[in-house]
Amino acid sequence: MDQRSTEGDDAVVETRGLTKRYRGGQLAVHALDLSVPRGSVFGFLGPNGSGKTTTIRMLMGLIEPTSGRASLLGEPMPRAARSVLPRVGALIEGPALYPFLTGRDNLLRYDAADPTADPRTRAPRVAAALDRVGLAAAAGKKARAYSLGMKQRLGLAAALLQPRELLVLDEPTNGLDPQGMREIRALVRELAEEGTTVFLSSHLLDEIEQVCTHAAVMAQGRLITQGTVAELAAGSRGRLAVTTPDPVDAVRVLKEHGVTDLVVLDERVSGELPVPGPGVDDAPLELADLNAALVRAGVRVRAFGAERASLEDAFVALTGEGFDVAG
Ligand SMILES: Nc1ncnc2c1ncn2[C@@H]1O[C@H](COP(=O)(O)OP(=O)(O)OP(=O)(O)O)[C@@H](O)[C@H]1O
Repeated sequence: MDQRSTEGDDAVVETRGLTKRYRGGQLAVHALDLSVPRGSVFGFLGPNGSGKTTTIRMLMGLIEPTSGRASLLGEPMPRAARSVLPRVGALIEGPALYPFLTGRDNLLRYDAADPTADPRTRAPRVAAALDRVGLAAAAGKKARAYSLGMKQRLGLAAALLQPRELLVLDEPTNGLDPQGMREIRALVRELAEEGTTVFLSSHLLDEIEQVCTHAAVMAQGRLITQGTVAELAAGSRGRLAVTTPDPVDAVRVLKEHGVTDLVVLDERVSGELPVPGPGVDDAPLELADLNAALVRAGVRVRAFGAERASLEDAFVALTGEGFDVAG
């Protein structure tokens, strides 16, 4: 094991107490501690207005935090913007495009604006980026004739002109049809497999479940939780419900097996299933084992079942509100 590597070293995005209060007094982001591990596909999830875009703007050095700090690739932002940003690709709030230029010419312009980009290899670099996002065939069309999805892909192509250690994508599938969404997701997975860390914001839970390894949940400017997607889903494994004429014994046995928040209602006992721990012996509790334990203890079980909560249930429970999916 590499003794030097600590959690902090592996974080490509790190914030501490990051706070933004807009001039009008609106507290958009409050004391945010975010940690995005290298190599992850990190979903930044929250309803509209929860502070995602504001956070991303602060990370990219586009606006100053009111207090707290942020680092990208281990360097402080916005101080190190000049050295860090060339290693970061970003797609924020729709790409800025010249509508009267073709897709290809837009990218040539982007590339020409990058002082580190070698002009001799510009044409093949642009062609490769167009190909990568599936726009090779439409490269000669004017950008104003592009659909929203094509514009979004062109923006991604611009972010991919250079190899990037980190990609920051603000709602990358916004406005795309299901096919377009699938394509962007496939591209994100591909980039992650190549070792790029991807940080993407979304208000779509199933999108996070489908592509992300990690996620953070925001609500009203505050971080509600962050962790691996598996942990977050496991965090609400749903409630177990047992129907038994022996509720007192059932409660005792279930408690011994780590079931919490037990509620007895006549012959129905329900409780929160334990979340598996990180230790070797903390294998996920098998429901069948739990049932067997009840039976072994002489508890007469008439019905036994668990509802596995979806990530959506978990997040609604965490944020205390429904997800507003309106654009
Ligand atoms: N420039 C601004 N001036 C004042 N308030 C702002 C500004 N930009 C955003 N806000 C407010 O800050 C809060 C957070 O907005 P933000 O855009 O960061 O949320 P979001 O999670 O990205 O939402 P969305 O998905 O709708 O973009 C909102 O209440 C919003 O109205």
